[in-house]
Amino acid sequence: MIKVIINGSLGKMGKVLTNSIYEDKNFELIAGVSKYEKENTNYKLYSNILDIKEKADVVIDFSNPESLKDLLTYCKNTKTPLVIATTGYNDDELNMIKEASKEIPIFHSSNMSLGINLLLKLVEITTKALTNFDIEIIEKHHNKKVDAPSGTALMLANEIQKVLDNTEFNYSRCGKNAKRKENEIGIHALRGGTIVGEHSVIFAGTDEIVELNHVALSKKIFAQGSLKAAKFIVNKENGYYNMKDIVTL
Ligand SMILES: NC(=O)C1=CN([C@@H]2O[C@H](COP(=O)(O)OP(=O)(O)OC[C@H]3O[C@@H](n4cnc5c(N)ncnc54)[C@H](OP(=O)(O)O)[C@@H]3O)[C@@H](O)[C@H]2O)C=CC1
Ligand SMILES: O=C(O)C1=N[C@H](C(=O)O)C[C@H](O)C1
Repeated sequence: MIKVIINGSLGKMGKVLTNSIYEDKNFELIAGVSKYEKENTNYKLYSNILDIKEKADVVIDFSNPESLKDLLTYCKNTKTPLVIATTGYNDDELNMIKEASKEIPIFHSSNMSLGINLLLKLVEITTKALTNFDIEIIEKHHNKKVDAPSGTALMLANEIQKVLDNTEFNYSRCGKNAKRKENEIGIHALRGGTIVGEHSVIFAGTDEIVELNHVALSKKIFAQGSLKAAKFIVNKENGYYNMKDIVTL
């Protein structure tokens, strides 16, 4: 039985993950962390991860970049492997995660679904094949999402940039002189209703278009992906791991 702490347990993803854990006999939820919200829960609820006394086998994080410092401190002090699913980190925070992975095993992915990780591979292949095509990314999410663009859109853009290294990201095309530059990757965020998560990468050439899409139909896929990541990371050496380490393509 793998003992889990959820950081962000009363958030939208935290609640879906809680149910996935209750449905899976390989996992036990021993504590959760919620900074502001309070509810009666079947597990011990804390408002700060640093107050937790129980020892877990893994911490799964679906929260907010603001909680990163305490999260890393707790996992390093207690030598607990960590799965990070939160998005919206800046470069300094991403470096903090990489530094911490020298002391504990960390699995980090902005998208825990199988499909997006196949899409990353398809995007790499398509970018190599369709030279001189204009590439634009469109992501769509629910109206409660805090960060934009999505972590997944940035992962896709970074994958393209690994192939086309002289490109730059354009997040805000708008105005009288907003003509597309040749080396741009446009990244566009749409927000509305309860859209779970949709990502399209559009390769537009002269007289032809190739479009690669992924649509998440339920948050459950992210929760189940994070549990797969948790199973993978519990007995690993210190280091920085991602979906490429568990998905065979
Ligand atoms: N990698 C992936 O596959 C996926 C990643 N995500 C990412 O997961 C994160 C959470 O998403 P979602 O559940 O929809 O968001 P919610 O806003 O519903 O939940 C956020 C959670 O984080 C907690 N939180 C917010 N601020 C702080 C803080 N300063 N310190 C500690 N805890 C804090 C909230 O606590 P409280 O309840 O007290 O407000 C809440 O529990 C987002 O970054 C999202 O992009 C989402 C889906 C899939
Ligand atoms: O906030 C969300 O909901 C999601 N966030 C992730 C992201 O920013 O890419 C993954 C997924 O699309 C849902």
